[in-house]
Amino acid sequence: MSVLEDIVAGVRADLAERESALPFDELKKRAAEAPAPRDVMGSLQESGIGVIAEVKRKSPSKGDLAAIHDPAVLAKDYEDAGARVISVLTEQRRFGGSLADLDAVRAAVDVPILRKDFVVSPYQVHEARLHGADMVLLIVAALEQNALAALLDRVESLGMTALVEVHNAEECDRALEAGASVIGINARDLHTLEVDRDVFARLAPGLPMGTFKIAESGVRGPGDLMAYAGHGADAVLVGEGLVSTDDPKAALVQLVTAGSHPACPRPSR
Ligand SMILES: O=P(O)(O)OC[C@@H](O)[C@@H](O)c1c[nH]c2ccccc12
Repeated sequence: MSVLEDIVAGVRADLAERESALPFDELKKRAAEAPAPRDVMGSLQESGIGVIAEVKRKSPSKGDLAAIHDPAVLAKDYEDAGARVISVLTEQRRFGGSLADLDAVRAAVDVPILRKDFVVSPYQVHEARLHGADMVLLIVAALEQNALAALLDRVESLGMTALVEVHNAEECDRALEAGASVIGINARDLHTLEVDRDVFARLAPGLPMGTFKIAESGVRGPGDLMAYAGHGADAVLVGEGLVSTDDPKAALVQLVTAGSHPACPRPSR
C-alpha cells in the first residue's frame, strides 16, 4: 500500500464513524444554514503572488513539525501577516488535524479558509461547509475520474472554490477534464513523499491560460516563492516553511513582502 492509499483508508474509516453519528441528510441541512462562503478568488487575486499559509502539526514525511496548541492564535498571526487564504489540515491520523481546528480558525479570522484533507465523499464537502470552509482540496491521485468530477461540482454548487491538486501531466489532463480552474501543482509525490520543486516548472506551461496556478509544498523562503513566480505561479501554499520556524508570523511577512515586491515576476494572465 502506498502512503496515499494508507492515508485514504484511515480517512474512510474515520468518515464512517462520523456518518453514523450524524447522518448525511441532517449534515446537509445544517450545512445549508452556515454563513455564506467567502470570495476565495477575490482574495487570491488581490495583487502580486498570494500566499496560502497552512496550519500543519505534523506530516507523514517529517513527523512532528510544531505543537500548535492554539490554531486560532497561529491563524490570526497568518491573517495579520497578509495570508490570502488559510489552509487547515483536518486529517487526524497522519497530520494531527481535526474539524475542531477548522472551527477554531474560522472563529478567529476573516480571510477565506481551505479545508485540507483527503476528500473522497460528498459527506466531507458538506462537512467542510458546515465548519466554515470556503475552499476544498480535491486530490486527483486519490480519486477516480467520476468521483473527482462529481466532488468538484458539489464543491461549486455549495458556493465554495475547489483547489484541484495534481503532480503529473496525466493528472493535469484529468483535472481539466473534470472542469478545474484552480489547480495546485504539488511538488510532493503523495505515493513516495519525495519533493521535487521542478514539477511546477514542468507542468505549469501545459495548463491553459486563465487557469489559476498554485505551487504547493517545498517553499522554504522568499527564494522559492520567487522561483515559483518565475515559472508562472499565481500563488504559493506553504506549511512546514512557516510552522517549523521560531516565528511563523515573521516568516510569512517575508514571503508576503517578496510576493508583492516589484521585482517578483507576475503571471501574465
Ligand atoms: O509543508 P509544505 O512542504 O510547505 O507543504 C504544504 C502543502 O503543500 C502540503 O501540506 C500538502 C499539499 N498537498 C497536500 C495534500 C494532503 C496533505 C498535505 C498536503
